[in-house]
Amino acid sequence: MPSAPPQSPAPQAAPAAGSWLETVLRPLLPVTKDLLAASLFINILALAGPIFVMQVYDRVVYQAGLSTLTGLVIGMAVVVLFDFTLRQMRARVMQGVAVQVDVTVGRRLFHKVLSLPLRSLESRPTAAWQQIFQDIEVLRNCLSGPTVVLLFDLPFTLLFLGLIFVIAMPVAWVLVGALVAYVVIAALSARAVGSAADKERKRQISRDVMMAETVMGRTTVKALAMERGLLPLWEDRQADAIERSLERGHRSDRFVNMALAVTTLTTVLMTTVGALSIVDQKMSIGALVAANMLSGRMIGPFNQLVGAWRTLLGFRQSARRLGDLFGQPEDRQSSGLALPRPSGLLTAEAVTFRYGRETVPTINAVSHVFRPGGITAIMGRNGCGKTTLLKILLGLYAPESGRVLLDGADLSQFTRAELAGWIGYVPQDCVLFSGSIRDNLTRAHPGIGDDDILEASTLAGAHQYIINLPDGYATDVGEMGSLLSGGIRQRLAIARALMGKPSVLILDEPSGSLDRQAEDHLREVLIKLAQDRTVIIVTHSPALLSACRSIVVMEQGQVAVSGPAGDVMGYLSRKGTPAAPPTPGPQTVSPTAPSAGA
Ligand SMILES: Nc1ncnc2c1ncn2[C@@H]1O[C@H](COP(=O)(O)OP(=O)(O)OP(=O)(O)O)[C@@H](O)[C@H]1O
Repeated sequence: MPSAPPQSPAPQAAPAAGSWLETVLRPLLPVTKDLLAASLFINILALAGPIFVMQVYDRVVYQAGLSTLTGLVIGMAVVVLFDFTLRQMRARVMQGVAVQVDVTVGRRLFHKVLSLPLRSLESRPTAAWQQIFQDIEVLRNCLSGPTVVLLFDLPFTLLFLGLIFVIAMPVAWVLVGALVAYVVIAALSARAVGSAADKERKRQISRDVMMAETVMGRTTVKALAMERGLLPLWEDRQADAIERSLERGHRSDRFVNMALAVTTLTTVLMTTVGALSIVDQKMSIGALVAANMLSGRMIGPFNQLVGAWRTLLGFRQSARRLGDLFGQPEDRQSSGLALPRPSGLLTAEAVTFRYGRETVPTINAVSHVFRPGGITAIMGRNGCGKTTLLKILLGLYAPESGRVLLDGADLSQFTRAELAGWIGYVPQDCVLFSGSIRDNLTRAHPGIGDDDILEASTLAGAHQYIINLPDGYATDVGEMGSLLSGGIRQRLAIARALMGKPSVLILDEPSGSLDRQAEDHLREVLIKLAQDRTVIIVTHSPALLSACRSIVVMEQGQVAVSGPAGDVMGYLSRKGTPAAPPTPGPQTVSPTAPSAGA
């Protein structure tokens, strides 16, 4: 593999964030025309009711025109039928919009979440990630719900107002005043409720984080009877969330009730002004009744404006949150040139990494060459940075400075899919996913053949166990593999890592849950695998250490000692504890070259 020029290890910038909403809304444009047409006809048909009443009062009643009444009733029946059909059509179109938003935004969001660098995923609690998916619901409900219908209906209220001006001018001015009042209330409501909703959301996330942790740690919670400690904490957070919810509710109620008061006041004023106008013979009773009916069609939407404005504000907040997420840099998605499978020579060059703003980096200028053809063990005290170093070697974390090279090529130029194919990983916590054993083994390699599955699970010592199960490879592993024992989960995790025949195999405490027999088997397998690939393990197991060709001892994020396994072990036993070498700074135990695996 050719040596690549040094590249920025920073993840790739995402496509322009602002345009994401546009790409969601643009396909909905044709639908908009349909909705506009349906709303136009529905609102025109809405005029039929008041006209019918006005005609009945002013003509049929006074002139006993029964034939006119028959004609009017037939006409109204046709109108009702059309109105029903149009509303059905509109509802179906809205359902289509809901599905489209769900599918397009849902897929895009899930893909985005999967494309984010690990550090970005770790930056938010699980509950916050679940909440972000609720933002899709907000978008969907807004774009396919009553708010959009209302927005389409609002322009037609001017049509009704115009008509009222024609048939009952005095009451029309009352309505103009009412409309202004509704708009002001809606705007004030959105502002007041918006900030309260934001606070409520934060409190809910804090409560949900605790709920998620409690459920995930249920065994520990039960075993240690932690409910005495958890209950007050839960109640505090729940009370906090409820308090915020009540605050939002109070604010919201105030404005909803104000809008209702305006509605009642409008009816009183309209009737009063209308009655005085009739007395003054400026308009007929029929005109007042028709104006009343038309005003109902106007006031309804404006009354809803208070709720709709808030929905639109929620839409804006959700769209902004999603936009921020869509704008985040992603892991590299393409790597210019497909390179052949590497031989497995993995080199860390002065790699430095820190999680936050720690003064001392978690990984501090680590340099080491991991060569194929033998097992390298990484040892060191708890918290000295072993797992962090592994994640850097895997390309999961980008170093702050320095770089990691695979066959001389900087890891930062490769996609996650490429790296995952070349570097297999068995994490410390062997997480499985709901589904069958086979699903778990093949999820990263959907097209893989049965022979490869068999080979990997046999190597990992899992095959014999699996075929003894009644459902064999179809056995359901349960949520996060909870139906299997820790040791079997570990064997499956090893099989999963071997599935793509990686050139580098990285295992973090791979025998922590294995029995002695399984550990011996793993030892033999690793020796065999290491013949033509690079195998790196974090372990303190004497059985596995005895199979290692070389050992790297870490101390506070640095390589303290490295060299052939026998020499390092001898050196450490002479000097005391294996994880605490006496002299800080890298040392190489003879006969290894400085900082290079044997
Ligand atoms: N996601 C994280 N965010 C912030 N700090 C972290 C994170 N993961 C680990 N650390 C910190 O980095 C340091 C090194 O952790 P790491 O897990 O790499 O150590 P380790 O040597 O593998 O420990 P152990 O032997 O206990 O598994 C620790 O101080 C730990 O608290």
